[in-house]
Amino acid sequence: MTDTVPAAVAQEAAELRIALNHHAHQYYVLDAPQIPDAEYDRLFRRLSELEEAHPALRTPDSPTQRVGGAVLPFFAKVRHQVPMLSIRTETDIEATGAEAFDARVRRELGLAADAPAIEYVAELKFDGLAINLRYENGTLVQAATRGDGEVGEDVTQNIRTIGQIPLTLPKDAPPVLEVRGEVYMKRADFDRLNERQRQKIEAGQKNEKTYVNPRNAAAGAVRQLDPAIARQRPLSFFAYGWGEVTPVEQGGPDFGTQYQALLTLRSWGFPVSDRTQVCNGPQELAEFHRQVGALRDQLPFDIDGVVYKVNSLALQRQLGFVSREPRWAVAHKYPAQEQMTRMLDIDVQVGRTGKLTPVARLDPVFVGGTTVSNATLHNLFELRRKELRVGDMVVIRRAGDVIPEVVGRVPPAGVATARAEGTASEAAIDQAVGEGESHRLPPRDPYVPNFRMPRACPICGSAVVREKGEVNHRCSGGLFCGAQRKQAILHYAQRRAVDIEGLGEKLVDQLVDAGIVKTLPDLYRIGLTALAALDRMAEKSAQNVLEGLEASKTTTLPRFLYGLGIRHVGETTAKDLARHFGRLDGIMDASVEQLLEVNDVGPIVAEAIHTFFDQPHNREVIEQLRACGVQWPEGDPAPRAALPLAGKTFVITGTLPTLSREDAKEKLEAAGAKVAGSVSKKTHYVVAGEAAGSKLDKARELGVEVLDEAGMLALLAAG
Ligand SMILES: NC(=O)c1ccc[n+]([C@@H]2O[C@H](COP(=O)([O-])OP(=O)(O)OC[C@H]3O[C@@H](n4cnc5c(N)ncnc54)[C@H](O)[C@@H]3O)[C@@H](O)[C@H]2O)c1
Ligand SMILES: [Zn+2]
Repeated sequence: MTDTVPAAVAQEAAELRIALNHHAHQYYVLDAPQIPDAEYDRLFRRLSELEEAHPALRTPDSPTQRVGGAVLPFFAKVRHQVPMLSIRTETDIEATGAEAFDARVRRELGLAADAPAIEYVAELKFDGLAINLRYENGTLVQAATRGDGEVGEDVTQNIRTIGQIPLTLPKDAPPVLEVRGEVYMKRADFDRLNERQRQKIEAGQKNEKTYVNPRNAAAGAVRQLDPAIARQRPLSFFAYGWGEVTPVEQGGPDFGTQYQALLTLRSWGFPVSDRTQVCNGPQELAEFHRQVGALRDQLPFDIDGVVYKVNSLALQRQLGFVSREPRWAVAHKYPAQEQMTRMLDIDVQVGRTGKLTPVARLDPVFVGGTTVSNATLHNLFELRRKELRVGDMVVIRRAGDVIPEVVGRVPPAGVATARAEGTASEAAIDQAVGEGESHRLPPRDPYVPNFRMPRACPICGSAVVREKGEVNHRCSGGLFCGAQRKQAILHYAQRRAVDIEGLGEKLVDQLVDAGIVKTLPDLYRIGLTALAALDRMAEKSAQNVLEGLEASKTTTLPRFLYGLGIRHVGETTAKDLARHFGRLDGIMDASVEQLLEVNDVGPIVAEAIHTFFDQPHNREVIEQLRACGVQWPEGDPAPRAALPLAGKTFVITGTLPTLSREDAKEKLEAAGAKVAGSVSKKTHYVVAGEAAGSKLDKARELGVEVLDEAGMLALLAAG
């Protein structure tokens, strides 16, 4: 056949090669993938198809002919004694993957149709980073990445920090042993790490980033220049194979089968997955695939498929290798946990506690085994940090039982092709590796966001607020907001609030779901018939609930205040507020400045209280509650101005000789003083006892008057 490849096909193949080289570089070398694996696999398959149809296109440097990527210049190179290969991916067709593999193996071994079933080992395909661990005379001497399969990177220092990897082996281990396996990160560890990273970013550490997925985080940690950072990353390990081993003739082990080898590795201290299983013939393999698929979400780590291997090592040798993969093993994958799709819009959801979450509305996409049309964007800061815009192509991740999330954006089509083939600049590599982090994409320049957090709650129209130093936006209409209904009622009804006996979570669910109760006052309007008509509600218990409701109408101001569920207003603050203002109206109409005069009320709390009572809906609900007969004894505002220490702020620090801190605080407060937790320019006196620390230093620094206990008592007596 003459190789006249149509120009259009040659062009497509050339573009695919450039794109694949670019993405392989991003993924293998920089640990900064820009597209989901599924997309990479699609491009890869397309190129394979073209090469299949037109062998002249199959150049030796084609991505289909190579393993992995180049090694980074910062690491010492390690030439593998036995190459580290890839694994062929069997057809995606669920039911036939195992059969297709078995048929191929039998054909290649020249087996007759009636020959007995072949024995296989089925393993999980861990989604992490392949590592070769070399032991000499029982000691770990070198750990290397796969690199391009022939030459990897020396990452011994970082690997040593992984607790699950033995540094020394028992006496029966051979003099030379290379163990191969996967370094990975558990999902929970990954979530914690990302949570920590998010906090660092929120705290203003500009160089920190979150990771796109556990594989990426694990690879970034292993290929980290600073072992101290690698040490902080919680990594795990599973062994699944081996490289160079002292030959049997020289006293090395005779594994015989893949399964026996894994058991032996386990006996030497290497973690081997419990799920590894010997299977006879393709049906058992398919059954394994099905079973593991069903529990995939419950596994504590990501897998992207299962691996089938011929169990007999003699047969493995007979089958041998093709260019980049063994003939005796195959990967049978599961639906990808990351896919790309378009973000059509951004909605805002309000949670039970009033938190607003931006949620991406997506062009529906099949990911992690289900069709997903919404994915969380976490909060406004995450969205901005990822430089997302409505209309972008984005990567969606859905793994485990976690709600789907948008992990990042995808470069516009053609970007990869437009860029120089495969190699980012040294500077870009430096940056990516030096930070040990993932950059999915170069920054948008300029980034103009096209989404804003709404100023009014999309559910109830109340003001949306964000406290200083907080990443989350919240609805301030706690008493009225439909999203917060259940939470608000439960909070109001609890024993420490107005205490409605018999009104528990189940009943609240029923009442709200049935539309009987929308806001708190509706509670006092429930009739016996409606209540008794509810599922599993006998007339007697309905009667009890009504009595509980009636009894709750007579309460106290602190309980009522606490029951309103104002952010930051716990029982103590509610008591302080009640004592200070005496009447609810005083609190409702207080300015931020007036609220700040209350004991222990700082700017954030004062702001929260003020905003809450500023919402007309909240006030309406309170009015209605009063109209329903909810009442409490009201007092007079504490006559603060008349008290000797009114307007004075104290801080108590250290151990006082006779008074407990609580006692001292009470005495001061009774005299009208405010007792604060930290020293500032606004502090009038610091009362210092034994072992007073930084607060005393601060007082001296600011020139605040310092008293001992006797001095404080004298001041009180003088008043
Ligand atoms: N997103 C991107 O831009 C991008 C770019 C390049 C590659 N990739 C992804 O990388 C993968 C291809 O990489 P590959 O060539 O390393 O193949 P592979 O990851 O599909 O298979 C080989 C690897 O599987 C791992 N493995 C896990 N469990 C194993 C087990 N029980 N036995 C043996 N090996 C096991 C080993 O690390 C081994 O190196 C694809 O999933 C591809 O999508 C993605
Ligand atoms: Zn609301």
